[in-house]
Amino acid sequence: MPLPKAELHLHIEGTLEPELAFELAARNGVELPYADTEALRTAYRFEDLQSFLDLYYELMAVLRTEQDFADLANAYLARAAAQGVRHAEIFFDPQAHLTRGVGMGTVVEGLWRALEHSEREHGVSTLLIMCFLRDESAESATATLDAAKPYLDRITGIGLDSAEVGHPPAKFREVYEAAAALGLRRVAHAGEEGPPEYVTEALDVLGVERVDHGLRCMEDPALVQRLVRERIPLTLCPLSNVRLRAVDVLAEHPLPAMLDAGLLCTVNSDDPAYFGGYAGDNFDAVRAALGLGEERLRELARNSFVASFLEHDEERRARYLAEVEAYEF
Ligand code: HPA
Ligand SMILES: [Zn+2]
Repeated sequence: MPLPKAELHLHIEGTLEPELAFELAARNGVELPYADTEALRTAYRFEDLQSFLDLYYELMAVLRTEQDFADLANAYLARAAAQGVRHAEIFFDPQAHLTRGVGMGTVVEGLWRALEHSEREHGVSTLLIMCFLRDESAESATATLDAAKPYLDRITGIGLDSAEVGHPPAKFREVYEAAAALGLRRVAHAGEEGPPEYVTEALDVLGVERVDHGLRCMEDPALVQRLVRERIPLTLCPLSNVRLRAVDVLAEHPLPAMLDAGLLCTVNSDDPAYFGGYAGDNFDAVRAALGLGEERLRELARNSFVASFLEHDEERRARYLAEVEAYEF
């Protein structure tokens, strides 16, 4: 049995495996510019975040109907469950679909078809976090929040993703304020490729409760101290960091130093279909490459539930935490 864990940094569109991409392309009459799954896989060699994002957005063309989104989420949930994920807080990127003529209702109701049966079918509790694309305008983010208003009973929080450098968090101050007023939880990608100042800005201007990646906080000792003091969770994605060249090799990942510094780190998969592994694969990889012992792995699993947005169900959180403490390696 794998170590029980929560996954807190997972883009559902990033779980689109080549096989499903071709299946959906055939179903929807969409032509992909790749001969087969093997040819597609050879395109999975990335220079940086942008070179990944180009392919990530290109392949989304196959997602058209509610059933496509349901199939995508079901495939993810089955894989995640097999790797010990007990709870998943799932990002989605509505703007990437709205601009292709696929409506908010198609996306949210489609994902919900899978999520509403997830506990029974996969043993995984879930919630949804709607991300804004930071390389789109602030006005577009606000229009996206408006489009989501009929579906807010299905959406727990908002996030911020896509190309980071040149798009500082403060650009989205207003939409984050509006989302907070609607009772939505707030997270944002910061400090993946962008500087530590973006992490500070995400905290101070956007009021985020959790920082996605946050890797580059390590360049600013005062920021590290603050993140420790305020118990701000960081959702790290080690295999993603290697594939997108935020770190050269996994053995040089700063995760051990971050844990030693007292940061509330979690380990997640980001875009598992593209980066070579799901949540459990990321745990296995850091264990092997960084020599993490059992108590460090247990700490990472414990952190994932502590950092989760399970405040509406503390009983469940306590149950998951008890599973972590009782786990025998
Ligand atoms: O790793 C990521 N970073 C930023 N945006 C993203 N959108 C999907 N994955 C990512
Ligand atoms: Zn991400």
